[in-house]
Amino acid sequence: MSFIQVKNLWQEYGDQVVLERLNLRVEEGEFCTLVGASGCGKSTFLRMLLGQERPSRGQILLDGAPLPGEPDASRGVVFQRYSVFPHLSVRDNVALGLELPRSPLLGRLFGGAKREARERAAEILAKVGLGHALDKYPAQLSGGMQQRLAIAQALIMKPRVLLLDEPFGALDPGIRKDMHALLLELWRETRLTVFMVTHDLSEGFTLGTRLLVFDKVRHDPQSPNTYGARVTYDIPLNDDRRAARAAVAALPPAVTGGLQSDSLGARA
Ligand SMILES: Nc1ncnc2c1ncn2[C@@H]1O[C@H](COP(=O)(O)OP(=O)(O)OP(=O)(O)O)[C@@H](O)[C@H]1O
Repeated sequence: MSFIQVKNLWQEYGDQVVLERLNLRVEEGEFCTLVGASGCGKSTFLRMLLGQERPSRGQILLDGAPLPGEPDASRGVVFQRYSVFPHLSVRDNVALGLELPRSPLLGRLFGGAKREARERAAEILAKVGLGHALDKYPAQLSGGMQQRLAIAQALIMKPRVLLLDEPFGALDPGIRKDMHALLLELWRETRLTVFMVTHDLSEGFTLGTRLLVFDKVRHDPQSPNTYGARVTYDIPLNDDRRAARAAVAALPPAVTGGLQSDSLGARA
């Protein structure tokens, strides 16, 4: 039995079919990178994995059981930006994740429990390289530091699945490289199952163990919304890097046209 199983998944908004007949099996610890043309449903798929949205048809199983209908601690998420609370310090942004579920009314813990949450937050923040910025506020952080904070926020809940929606898309190339190294280090340490949407093909190739390409197999030029996308290429990246590089380089321009792909570099 696979860790995650996607069975005949559809998502429709009104008369627009966004995803159709999506089938996928993912094992625990895989790092899936998701690429595809703009608007083909990658973020929609992540929202369904998160439990933020229900599919129109089909289902997603986690460990053989239907995915909980709402986001919970089993899945963490990092968006491209704006996912931190501006009025809370760096440390409180992360500790809040532990405080809210245990004190849903006040959103605050006291005494020993609070100390423990703050200590745990400081540990995770040190791990993502923000140990020196515990008392700063998000507005005082650079873009890269804000994304480190967002990753720490997701990790403190010890999720089994980490969902990343273009997490480094707004960062400068140098900072992005540092973030790649950090993400790989965290992934290797935790053996999380990762789904990461990216517009950068070389990023997807470098980081992932598996590249999932989303595209439509059916088109009606008169009615472009009639058919949805699904996974059209599923390229293993770990087994044979040379074969993987060739497979990615051979992807049709219709798929890779809008994607950046400076070089299919070596793994960080
Ligand atoms: N809640 C919603 N209601 C109606 N339409 C929606 C909703 N969410 C997404 N869509 C539509 O679904 C399509 C797919 O959107 P989605 O954001 O999933 O694509 P994407 O592949 O992530 O795009 P991008 O690469 O540009 O981020 C778009 O046409 C979008 O307008």
